[in-house]
Amino acid sequence: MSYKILSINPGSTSTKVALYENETLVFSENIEHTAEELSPYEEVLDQLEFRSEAIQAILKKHGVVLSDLAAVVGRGGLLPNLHAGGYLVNPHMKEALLGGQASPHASNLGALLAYEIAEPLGIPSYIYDAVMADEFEEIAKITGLPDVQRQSMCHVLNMKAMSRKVAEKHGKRYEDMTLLVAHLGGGISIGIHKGGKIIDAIRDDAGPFSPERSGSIPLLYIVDMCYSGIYNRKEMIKRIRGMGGLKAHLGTADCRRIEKMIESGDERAKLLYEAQAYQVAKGIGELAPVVSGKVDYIILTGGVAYSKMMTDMIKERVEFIAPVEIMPGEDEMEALALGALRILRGEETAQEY
Ligand SMILES: Nc1ncnc2c1ncn2[C@@H]1O[C@H](COP(=O)(O)OP(=O)(O)O)[C@@H](O)[C@H]1O
Ligand SMILES: CCCC(=O)OP(=O)(O)O
Repeated sequence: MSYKILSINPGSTSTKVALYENETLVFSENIEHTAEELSPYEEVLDQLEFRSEAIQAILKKHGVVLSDLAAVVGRGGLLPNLHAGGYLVNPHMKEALLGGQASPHASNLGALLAYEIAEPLGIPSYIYDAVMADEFEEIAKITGLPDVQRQSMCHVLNMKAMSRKVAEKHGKRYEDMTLLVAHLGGGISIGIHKGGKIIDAIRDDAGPFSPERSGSIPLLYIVDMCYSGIYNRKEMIKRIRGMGGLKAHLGTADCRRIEKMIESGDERAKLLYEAQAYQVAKGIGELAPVVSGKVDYIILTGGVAYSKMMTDMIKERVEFIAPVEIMPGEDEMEALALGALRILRGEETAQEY
């Protein structure tokens, strides 16, 4: 039986679209959205029609016959109370997303874009390994404020996809390994995986700074900034996500450019780049005691893991914990398609929201 599956991955500045026939990639496109194109939209949800039209244009360009599709799968976003694995996008999930129950993030559009294509065709739409899929152990959820619980939020889809590849490389099952995975992209998150679950993680706003995010800042500094009268809520969030990190310091989030600056003798860029590696290493170190240091492999993945300069600096500080596997880039489109394929083949069951 052959299944054609459309994967959709909305990021903050791009929408990736890929078509798979079973495990085989038919085509993959990355639609880049400029800041100018996105500027008319106050909220990320307002971009739905704009992104949907961009996807339709790609489907037309590749001559995709919509009635041939078996399912559409989108990146899952920041809805509360999600588990890992696949979910059927149903009207309840759609309403929750449109009703603002999810914290703002481009990934929330994944379910909506998938549903919009699939529903008129009478085929299922899914999300898979959503950003907020929560597998934390009870102890990891506790904070020092009784009314505040830590909730998992990390690059679940790519972390799990890369973990499965590392497990396969070593002839093991992901579920039988303990892996400490750092996703080094425009945002950075780190997760400790045990028994096939992310049992604790450091979010992009709670650990190392990254190419475009502030990472963790002492809480009282943030309280002061919020009440300074200088920034409104949206501006504060922009400082944390989008305009923080290396971009705030150096005017660019492009690590390839930053490495050129370093190579041409820019000492400030060198210190900042080293500080990013130092903070990633500290984040990895923070999670190792969760499993009493018994980690099989540390995995460095995401776009920045293409950089030998960066991965060498991190490796030097964390190799005492476990051997380091470098898995550069991301495999999110394939991970989405393979998740949907397992559901279509009856190897996994889609959950209902
Ligand atoms: N060869 C490379 N060397 C260093 N950094 C890279 C390289 N390729 C991509 N990057 C960096 O990876 C980051 C984007 O990571 P990626 O995982 O692709 O994106 P996102 O987090 O936006 O999905 C950017 O900071 C980019 O500069
Ligand atoms: C840590 C949450 C997931 C996330 O930030 O995704 P992007 O880096 O793709 O924005």
